[in-house]
Amino acid sequence: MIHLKNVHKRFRRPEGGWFDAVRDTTLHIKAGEIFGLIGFSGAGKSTLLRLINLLERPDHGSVNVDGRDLTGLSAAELRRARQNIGMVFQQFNLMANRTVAANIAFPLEIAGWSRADIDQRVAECLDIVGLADRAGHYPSQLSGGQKQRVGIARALAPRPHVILADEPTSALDPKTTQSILDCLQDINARFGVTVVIVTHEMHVIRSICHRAALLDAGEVVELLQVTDKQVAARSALAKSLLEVA
Ligand SMILES: Nc1ncnc2c1ncn2[C@@H]1O[C@H](COP(=O)(O)OP(=O)(O)OP(=O)(O)O)[C@@H](O)[C@H]1O
Repeated sequence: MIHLKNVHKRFRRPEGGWFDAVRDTTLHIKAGEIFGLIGFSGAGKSTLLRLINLLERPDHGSVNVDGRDLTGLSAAELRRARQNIGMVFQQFNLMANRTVAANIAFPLEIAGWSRADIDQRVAECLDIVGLADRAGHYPSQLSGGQKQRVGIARALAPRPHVILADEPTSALDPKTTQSILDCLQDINARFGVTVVIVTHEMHVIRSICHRAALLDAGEVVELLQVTDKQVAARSALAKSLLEVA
């Protein structure tokens, strides 16, 4: 479903020179997987995630999602391709002046859906994330967990094949974290959506991921398999992350 081939991303340092955030990385994520990107702060997890929908454009390498090489698309083609790739953010990124329903409707309005289709799809998505009774509320009237459910519903609304989640539970308490992970797992199981999730917590990997890539200094240093909520780890780095989990 997602094929990153030799992708490389460097940023200019404020003090001058360059910093390689992702180094010549190759990664294949299968359709229907929940795939984790784990590592310590600064390892390059968010940059790698943002390379998948070209929020960051690689300096070199190719990004293929659902059979399309995104790096070769025009701006208009890329906008359309991104409707197939929903994104969920750590800080929710909801629009404060829009109701819950209007936040979820937003990507559908951009994509030119009819009002009737939008209303129907928003109702479906509210139902999927368990917020049918909050349609008319504003983000400020919601708990953190509810805000993230709105973020997930908004990502799901255009019926994407892929959802990218950047530390979706880092701003939440442990109980709410589990309910959001359950929500993502439910969406993966019911609709077959491929989920890529960035985290620095091994319990997130153990809880919902099928596989994960361990990143260090911009490189994938180990591919982790998860079976029966156990993570098989070889490297000392992975073991140290398991210890703090
Ligand atoms: N737009 C940018 N400009 C300059 N440097 C950047 C930019 N984005 C990321 N970086 C740097 O690239 C490195 C990797 O950042 P990234 O956010 O991908 O890491 P991460 O593993 O997700 O870390 P964290 O868990 O702290 O979010 C960091 O050193 C970061 O400061």
